[in-house]
Amino acid sequence: MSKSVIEVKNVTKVFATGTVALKNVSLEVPKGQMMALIGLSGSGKSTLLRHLNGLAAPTEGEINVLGVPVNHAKKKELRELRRQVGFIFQQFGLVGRLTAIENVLSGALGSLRGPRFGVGSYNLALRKQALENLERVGLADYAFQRADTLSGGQMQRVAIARTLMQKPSLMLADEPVASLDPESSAQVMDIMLKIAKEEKLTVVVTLHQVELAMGWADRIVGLRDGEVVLDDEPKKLGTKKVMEVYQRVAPEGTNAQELAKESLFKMGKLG
Ligand SMILES: Nc1ncnc2c1ncn2[C@@H]1O[C@H](COP(=O)(O)OP(=O)(O)OP(=O)(O)O)[C@@H](O)[C@H]1O
Repeated sequence: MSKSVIEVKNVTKVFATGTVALKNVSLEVPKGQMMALIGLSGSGKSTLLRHLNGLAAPTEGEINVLGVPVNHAKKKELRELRRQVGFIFQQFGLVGRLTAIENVLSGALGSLRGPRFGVGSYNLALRKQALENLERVGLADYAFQRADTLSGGQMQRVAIARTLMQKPSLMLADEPVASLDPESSAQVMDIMLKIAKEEKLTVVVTLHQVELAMGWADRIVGLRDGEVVLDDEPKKLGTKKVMEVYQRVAPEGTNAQELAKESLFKMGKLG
């Protein structure tokens, strides 16, 4: 197996509607890296994330995740891959009427047979593990509180603890802090980074906030109209360069700008 946890090679995605969501995207993510994916709304971040666990298939190109050729994998291989991939959503995905610990325990369901009802239906080792995972996200004291009474930040931390029950090798987080206030966002990012480093867990996180990407990620990849226009360590890029990804007009020297010029030229609008 190669050293990279994720290998994306020349991936293009054209939806049935004709929208080109990804254009010739190539990137490799080594084990243990915390990579932030940034870009304007509609730039293709979620689409790329969905390709990584086989929820979407590329029109062209190859995707290899944890040694599995995702776009050629059989259903069984994909199921096994998804057991190793934790997914964190913007809206947490908790069951509100269940307690925090019941939600965390449900993360182990992929490895168990049959449904479970209540904490007592999980074995002691799993219950211990669930409590430990709640401790890791700083919420052991909230184990028996209903999830719908927790704050947004606490809910996301419970969702992270639930994902840890899978013992994932890769964590994909789609705008995990988009609905949180700055303090809770920082807390969630801190926890993700701490766990990623402790477990040598590879994390790909889509973010809208440049300052979070700058402060927490090992590497920032910027997408613009489905193309990679930025890919480096935050300190090598600097905030100004990263901010350019959010400008409506493509920055100088990028492919996107060349393409825009080309199409204006073809339309006869540039001499
Ligand atoms: N199932 C689909 N069918 C058709 N077009 C789609 C589909 N999913 C996404 N798209 C389009 O692909 C493009 C990229 O969407 P995507 O959701 O990946 O962007 P994003 O960068 O994650 O945006 P946001 O930050 O708003 O979540 C958009 O133009 C979107 O409308």
